[in-house]
Amino acid sequence: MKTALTIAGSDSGGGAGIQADLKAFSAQGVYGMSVITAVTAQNTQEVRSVQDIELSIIKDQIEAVFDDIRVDAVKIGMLSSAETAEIVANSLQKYQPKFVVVDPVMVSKGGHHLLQLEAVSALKEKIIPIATLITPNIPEAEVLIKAPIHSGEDMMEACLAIHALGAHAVLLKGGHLQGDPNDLLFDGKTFTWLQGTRIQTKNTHGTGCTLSSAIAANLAKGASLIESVQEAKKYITVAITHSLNLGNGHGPTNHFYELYNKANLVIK
Ligand SMILES: Nc1ncnc2c1ncn2[C@@H]1O[C@H](COP(=O)(O)OP(=O)(O)OP(=O)(O)O)[C@@H](O)[C@H]1O
Ligand SMILES: Cc1ncc(CO)c(N)n1
Repeated sequence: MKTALTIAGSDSGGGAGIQADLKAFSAQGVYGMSVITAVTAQNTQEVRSVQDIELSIIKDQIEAVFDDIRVDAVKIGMLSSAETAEIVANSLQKYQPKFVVVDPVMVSKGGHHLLQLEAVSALKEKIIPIATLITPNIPEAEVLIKAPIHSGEDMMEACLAIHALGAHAVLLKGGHLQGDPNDLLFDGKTFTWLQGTRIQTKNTHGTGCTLSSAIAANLAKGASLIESVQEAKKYITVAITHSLNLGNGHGPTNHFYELYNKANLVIK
């Protein structure tokens, strides 16, 4: 069986972070493992508090997994601090995983900082250069390039600028712009648009985590980058279509695998 490792924060509400990642891995038929960087007390409405995990324990988790188990792909989510970003980058250096999908998580839907502002430079200097693919949403990309993004043309410029920071490929998610949520993939040579259709729902907690984990799972299974991104876009679209009206805020996406397998959706 193929395997994937998520290095991310825990969401007690189960909709985002480590919990979403492991659900997406399973639904894609990949064995999931986790390195927890921070514990958030979180539900569909808010992040109440965050406890960063001690750096030595983060390093130990990474080493415990890699020293014993084959890792076919890594997904990186919430890093919280500059020190955590550094220890993750330094620890991965030793193992050189073939695929590293980075979701540069910065702020929760409710506005809570999941990456400290002073950690952005560590993300740029240490994590982005080891990314096979980075999957920013529009506000995250704006922070990375320090420029506003309003249009498809701006998205193309942003992909070029983020690629220049050292990521091998960039998937810029268009969900935060008006209109249909079209995402743009740049692999260093070619731009590919992934067309979406906006689903009218408030239940979009964990969409970014789900998408990046589904990409990592497909890379682990041996699919090409473009195939992995297309398959993951299909997965997140089905997961949002059938999202769950749980809690009083933004409910979670739905990973129930039968829905996904039955959906006859083609992403162009
Ligand atoms: N309402 C929607 N309908 C359909 N697709 C959507 C919708 N909202 C987001 N998407 C898609 O979901 C994926 C995740 O994008 P999004 O921009 O929501 O990530 P994010 O902001 O990082 O999520 P998170 O809440 O986990 O931080 C993208 O492929 C995006 O196009
Ligand atoms: C732990 C965690 N990671 C990522 C996100 C972004 O959705 C979140 N809300 N919580």
